[in-house]
Amino acid sequence: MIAKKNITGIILSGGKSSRMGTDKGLLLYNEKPFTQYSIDALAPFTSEIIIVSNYKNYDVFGLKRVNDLFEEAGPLAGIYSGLKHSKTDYNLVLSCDIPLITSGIINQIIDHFDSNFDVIQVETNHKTMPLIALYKTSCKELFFNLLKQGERRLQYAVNQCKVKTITLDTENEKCTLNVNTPETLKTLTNKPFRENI
Ligand SMILES: Nc1nc2c(ncn2[C@@H]2O[C@H](COP(=O)(O)OP(=O)(O)OP(=O)(O)O)[C@@H](O)[C@H]2O)c(=O)[nH]1
Repeated sequence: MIAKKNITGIILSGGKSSRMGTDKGLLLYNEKPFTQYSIDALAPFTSEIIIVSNYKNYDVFGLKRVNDLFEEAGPLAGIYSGLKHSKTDYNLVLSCDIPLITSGIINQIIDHFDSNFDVIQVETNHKTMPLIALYKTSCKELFFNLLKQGERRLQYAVNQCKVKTITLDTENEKCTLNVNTPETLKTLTNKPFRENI
């Protein structure tokens, strides 16, 4: 078991949102910004939540916001920046584009906690999801070295760590839906996608 006081929440809200064409993390689903769903899922398990984004608009959530320490270097750099600011040994990392995420999924990660692993991630349909995962803060040394060498692939970085993968059942699979495009958003809302805060 791992206590809330030992876990920081890290939400990645940077990047280009090029496929969506508008900042994904601030899109509304059922009147609530996407990023807020990640915040709500993490809150019961974390002592602090950090949003990693260069965009000041994310100050609206009233949480600690930190800038990317490597510019335009993708989610690996986002995680590294969050880990650099973390004051705890463990971190639950979520992306900002999974508005169906629930605390139940986070609870499964916590239930499978094992300090022998650097990363505990979920998997659905044989697809691993390193953006719904628990990371040891100590991963930051490896991630920094990889980023300095120009490495950008998160999956590659995670594969260098001791990783445990939890397979979600079909019921929970739906909750990991990644909303990257206007088409996927439409399947959720049946509304035009340019409706952000
Ligand atoms: N802080 C930070 N987060 C990022 C960065 N790139 C992507 N993310 C986040 O990582 C998650 C997955 O991002 P992707 O969908 O792979 O990339 P994206 O840039 O958001 O979108 P596309 O341009 O459509 O690929 C989302 O939560 C993004 O907000 C980055 O450079 N910095």
